[in-house]
Amino acid sequence: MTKVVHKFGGSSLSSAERYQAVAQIVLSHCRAGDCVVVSAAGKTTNTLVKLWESYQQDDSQGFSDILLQVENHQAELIRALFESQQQHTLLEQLDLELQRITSHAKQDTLHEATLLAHGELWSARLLACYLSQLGFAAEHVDARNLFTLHHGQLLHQQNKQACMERLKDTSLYVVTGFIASDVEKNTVTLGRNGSDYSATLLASYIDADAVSIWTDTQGVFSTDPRKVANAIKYPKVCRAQAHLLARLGNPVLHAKTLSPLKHSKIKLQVRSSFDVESPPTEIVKEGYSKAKRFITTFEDLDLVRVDAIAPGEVGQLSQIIQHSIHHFSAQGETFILVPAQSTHRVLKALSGRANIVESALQGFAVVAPSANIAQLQAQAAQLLHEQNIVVRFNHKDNEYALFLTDQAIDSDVLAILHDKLVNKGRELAVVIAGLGNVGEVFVNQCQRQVAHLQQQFDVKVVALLRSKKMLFSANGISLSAWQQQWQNESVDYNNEDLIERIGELDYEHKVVIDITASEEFSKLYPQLVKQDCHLISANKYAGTAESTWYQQLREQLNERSLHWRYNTSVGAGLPINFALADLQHSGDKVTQIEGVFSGTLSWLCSSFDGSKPFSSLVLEAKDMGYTEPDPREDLSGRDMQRKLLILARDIGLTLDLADIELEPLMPDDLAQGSWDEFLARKGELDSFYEHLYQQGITQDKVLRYTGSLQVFASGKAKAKVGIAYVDKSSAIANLTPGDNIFVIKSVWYEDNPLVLQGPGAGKEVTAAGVHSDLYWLVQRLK
Ligand SMILES: Nc1ncnc2c1ncn2[C@@H]1O[C@H](COP(=O)(O)OP(=O)(O)O)[C@@H](O)[C@H]1O
Ligand SMILES: N[C@@H](CC(=O)OP(=O)(O)O)C(=O)O
Repeated sequence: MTKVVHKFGGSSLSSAERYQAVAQIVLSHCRAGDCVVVSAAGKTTNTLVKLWESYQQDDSQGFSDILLQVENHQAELIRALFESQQQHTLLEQLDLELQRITSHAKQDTLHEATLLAHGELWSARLLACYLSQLGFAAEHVDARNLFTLHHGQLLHQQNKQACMERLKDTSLYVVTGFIASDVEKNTVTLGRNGSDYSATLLASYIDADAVSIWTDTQGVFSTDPRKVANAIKYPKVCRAQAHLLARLGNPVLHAKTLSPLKHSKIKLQVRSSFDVESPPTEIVKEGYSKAKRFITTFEDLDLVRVDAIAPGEVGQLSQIIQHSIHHFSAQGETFILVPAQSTHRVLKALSGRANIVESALQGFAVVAPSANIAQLQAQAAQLLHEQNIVVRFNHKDNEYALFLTDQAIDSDVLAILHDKLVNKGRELAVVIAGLGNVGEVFVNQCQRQVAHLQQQFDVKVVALLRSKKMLFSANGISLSAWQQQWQNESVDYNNEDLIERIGELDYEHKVVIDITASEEFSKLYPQLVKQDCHLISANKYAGTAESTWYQQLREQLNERSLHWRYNTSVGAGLPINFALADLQHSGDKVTQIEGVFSGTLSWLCSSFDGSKPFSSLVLEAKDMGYTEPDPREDLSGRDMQRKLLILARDIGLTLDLADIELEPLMPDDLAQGSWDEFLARKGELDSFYEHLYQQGITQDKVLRYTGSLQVFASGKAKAKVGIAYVDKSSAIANLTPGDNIFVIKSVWYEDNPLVLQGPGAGKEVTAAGVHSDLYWLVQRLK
């Protein structure tokens, strides 16, 4: 049975709602024997640090104000989460503890680590009691009884034994993060952010299989996603880079988190307690992931030169100030970066062996593959110069370049640095589904087009899919020899395999290009989005799916900042979606769209002159690859109905297929049965069409199959696709067979409509339209 340690940081426990959400995660992800490690709720440790400072400064008013703040926060959580009796007991316990803190403060016997420990003790108690209230057997455990340190070193054997004795398989254990004790039973902490370390330590002691660090972002990003909206989420980060980021003070993992996992097979992942479905970032052993680019920022640091530093001394200093300290050597000297508010304590501990070189520094470090560091350092220096940011100190190591500056690196500057230093090295994995008429042409065009895109972005086609077989090569398929590779290496697959393989792709961006006509494949979109895939569809099913499903998909894409392009689902390569988007973004309002949106029906209606039966034209169109795989999808009008729905949704209307009136271009009962049955009855189609055609001649008009959408001032809409008789002189009557025409009226194009006309079907133009979507996507990602 696999055993997992789950760690929930302060950000996951910041309110009663978050406790409830965490409890739901525990209910669905944990079983007896698993452990949950918790940090102090929200910013509780920061508040307790302030409480400690006011105590040290003898600020009794400040002390009681902050203590009241702590009390209110805890009491609020208790009141929101618990029923009467349990609420009463927990409030009483809290009250006793706060009284004890006050009396220690009065007697001058308050102890820093013991005070800070309350945050984690409260969290563990509340979560365990809340889980029990929900009927899940859970116990809270004080990690001071599990983890003992002697002279700052963990007593591993003793700790392992304590864990094995205390933590059985009978219950779920909610263990306090951050805290431990020394051999005299005094409380010590593992340093700020230390609960991640508690979790991996515990995992190593209880021989767990995996550790999940649940936090408020979806994983590890290229930079802080709260500051840079287009930060890249990495599916995999290697341990060395995660460790380096932590040593540089990045909060997403604590500096020592990885050390207990060094010689173990324990898996580590970082995932979001706010978005449980989002795939995590896996922190993997060397060789299992390529080195990536990151930028991590610094705030308010002092640069201190140390004469000579003994092994382990930086760790001891970190322990004293409860914060990680980055150290490095430059020009034969040793430097440490210390949070400014703690510098006096560090200097005191180093008694005369250290001096401040620069103070009140801000800045950032670029972490990247070693081959790129020198170039990135030069580029970063240039960018800072352009932004008028003065560099007070810089340093280059094998895997990072460090810049210490006067001004803070605000979100705007960070976004610029990120765009120029990180985005450049990006990769896009392309999965192409559907190798039919259009798909094959698209793949063949890919060789030239991907080479063109490569100049801006590292684009690799990693998978080609037919309905049952796939060719999957995570490092890229050779586009000049894909048919050969398909012959030799394609394998059977099912949807589960496919989603799993896509989830494992170690690329910054992924796009699935759906050139199938398969409704079943379109139903995979939500799962593909969960794997952080952008989507490009020529397939119309998802765009015309039932509106709740469609809206959910849109929301899912939005939450993950993913793009969905489907330009070729209407009008093949014609830029109709671009035109509509453009009108709306520039403040116009579309009031009417009319036209012929089916290349097939356009070709059939314009080509028919009575010289041969209508059904033989249908078969000709099918042979030319003009129709949907089953031409009845075109003749039924459903294909055009779908296109009109896509256009309607594009201009912001919430319609469903059923809201669009449909008049088919064939007798209703021919829609049923197999294609062969249809062929046997094709004469019925011929007389149906002949009759309509003659009616047109009688009216001195021509028969066309059209769609129309009208939007009224009230916001309501009327939409219809069906047979129409149009004047012989009209643009619609004079279409080149196969062309589409879109006649758009809007507030600005009221009297003289905007007309878009051109080939609305055909392999080459449709494949080119899909390339246009891919190009658009790459421009957005750049
Ligand atoms: N590269 C990064 N990837 C993800 N998060 C980052 C990164 N750099 C900084 N962060 C910040 O780290 C925060 C998570 O750390 P922290 O607040 O300590 O979480 P927790 O309370 O769960 O331990 C995120 O909210 C985010 O703002
Ligand atoms: N509560 C401690 C320990 C910790 O790890 O917290 P978090 O998991 O919220 O970073 C701190 O704030 O430093």
